Amino acid sequence: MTRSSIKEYLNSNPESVLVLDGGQGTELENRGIKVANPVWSTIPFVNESFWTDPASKDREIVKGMYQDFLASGAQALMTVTYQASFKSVSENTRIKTLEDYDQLLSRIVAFARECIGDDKWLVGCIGAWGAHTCSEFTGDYGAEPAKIDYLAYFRPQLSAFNANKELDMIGFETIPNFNEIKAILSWDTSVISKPFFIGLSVHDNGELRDGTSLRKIGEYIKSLGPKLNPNFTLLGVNCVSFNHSHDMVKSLHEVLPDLPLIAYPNSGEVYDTVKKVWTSKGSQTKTWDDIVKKYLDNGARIVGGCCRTSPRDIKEIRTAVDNYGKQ
Ligand SMILES: C[S+](C)CC[C@H](N)C(=O)O
Ligand SMILES: N[C@@H](CCS)C(=O)O
Ligand SMILES: [Zn+2]
Repeated sequence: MTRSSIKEYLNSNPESVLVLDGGQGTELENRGIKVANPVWSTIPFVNESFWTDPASKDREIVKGMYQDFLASGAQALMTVTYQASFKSVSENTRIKTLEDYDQLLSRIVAFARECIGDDKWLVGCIGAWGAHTCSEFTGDYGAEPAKIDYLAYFRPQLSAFNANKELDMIGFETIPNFNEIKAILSWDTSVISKPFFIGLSVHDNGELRDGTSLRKIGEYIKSLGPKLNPNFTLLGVNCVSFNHSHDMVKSLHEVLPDLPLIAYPNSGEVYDTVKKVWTSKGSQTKTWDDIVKKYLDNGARIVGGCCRTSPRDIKEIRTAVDNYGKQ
């Protein structure tokens, strides 16, 4: 293994910025995999033929996606497990037991590692609790969001990822609700034993989807002081609107100037949760060059793309990071 710990790398190279991959589910969709289903982009792996058929088309598609993100300059790549919680998988696929679920996740991680090689960082992707109810873009977690048992929901996926040596980091993605953030940040190293980040799902107006201000979230994190899990490595935004994302990063940097940030917006299109398709809305008013510069001016240490961003976007991000980052 040639890579170092991603947390140590970020700490000991304070000027350097890493490039993440792009929107995996939508990229697989572009390449012919139908992801509009309850486990979203994890669907190809659920089919046993993915693992047993040497001529599996889906295998070639997933491999091709990783190869193209790598060729674009990504240094950190994610597992295709956004909607692969035990609840989503066991309620919607033939995989019903924890034993079979663990096997599924370890196969997915091993496959991703094989695709990206030993020198790149691999992030275990965990979508929001709201991913399984499709409320990650509204933050609407029902009448009593504080009473949801987030740990019970996340624990099977977290335990599998904690134990997997191929994973360098865990990424909680598209988190839209303040109660969920507080729950994740209350877990100590026995629950999250690897470096992790939290990607927030933020409305175009700059508030978390549930209406909480980013300042309030920042102040909350500061108030935790030494109680904060030392594995908490980055905070940021993901799957937020391209045009507004730099303002969100700026708000987080203002309240948490010393915390490394992560930013990977979507293309700016909007997700229709009923039809499960992306609808084009408005156009990008800025270029990746513009917004990456703004991210870097505001504490971003990992930059990439989320839904509907492609290897071409990652190439533009790579160029901008090379232009503005101090390697
Ligand atoms: C667009 S993906 C990030 C999310 C998909 C959504 N949770 C769904 O189940 O349709
Ligand atoms: N990381 C996921 C989407 C999160 S919104 C993916 O790339 O499909
Ligand atoms: Zn996304």
